[in-house]
Amino acid sequence: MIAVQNISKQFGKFKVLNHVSFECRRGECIALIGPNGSGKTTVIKSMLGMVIPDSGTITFEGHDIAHDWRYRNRIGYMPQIGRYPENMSIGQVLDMMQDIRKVPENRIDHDLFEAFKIKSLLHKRMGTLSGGTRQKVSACLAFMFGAQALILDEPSAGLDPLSSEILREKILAEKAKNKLVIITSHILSELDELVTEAIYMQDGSLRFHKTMDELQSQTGESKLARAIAAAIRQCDRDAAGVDEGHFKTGRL
Ligand SMILES: Nc1ncnc2c1ncn2[C@@H]1O[C@H](COP(=O)(O)OP(=O)(O)OP(=O)(O)O)[C@@H](O)[C@H]1O
Repeated sequence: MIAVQNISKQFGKFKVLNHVSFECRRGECIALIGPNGSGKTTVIKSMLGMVIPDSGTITFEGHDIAHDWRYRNRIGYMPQIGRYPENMSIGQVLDMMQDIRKVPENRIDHDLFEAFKIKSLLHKRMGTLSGGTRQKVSACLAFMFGAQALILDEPSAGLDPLSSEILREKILAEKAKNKLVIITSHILSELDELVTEAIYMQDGSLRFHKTMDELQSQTGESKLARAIAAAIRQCDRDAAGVDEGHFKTGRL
């Protein structure tokens, strides 16, 4: 559904993405993980056309996104920090987005709107909202228009435990409809039983892209956090082995 092919991005002298490639298919729930500053949000923003890579291509359903912005209507995006006109009320923001997306009322997904009890908050101005309530508005907007692909950047950050669970159940329900879900989170335990694949980034490069089955069988660990830690150690050992091999054969 989305293919990232060899993209690189530099901000000034700082190389943020270094020849990153991966593919995402329908029905998959992919965890995009890595340390702070490893380039996850930059990859996501590149997929959304909000950052333009210096080189490489990104395709959505086989079409280069550089030539046609309309694919964006088919992606629900929940940003790490939602930015909205501060003077508008929640109700006005939801109406405005519905006008822009031109999705008829009978096709609007109200699940999160109802589960988060947004109706009683519609009059509240965006500038006065708590971080968690702002996050709930972002979640409602990402899921509202029935998009076939969902990109969620730290979706549970700031949400209370009950709201996090509501969101998790919604993600599972959407995944069951054969949608693509890409999710970043630093709390790996909340991704257990949700994700089918994991992409691990470090210093702007993709270290590995593995299915959960591969991760679990290669590491013997069932929990994502432990499986990722074991896979990173394995990668480091492999890299050290290659370097040592090169050294011994005098190829460095
Ligand atoms: N517009 C920009 N201008 C300059 N540097 C930027 C810009 N956007 C991102 N960066 C830098 O690129 C690097 C990668 O940032 P990015 O937000 O993609 O990381 P991340 O993996 O999502 O981090 P986190 O886990 O903290 O959210 C960081 O060092 C960041 O400071």
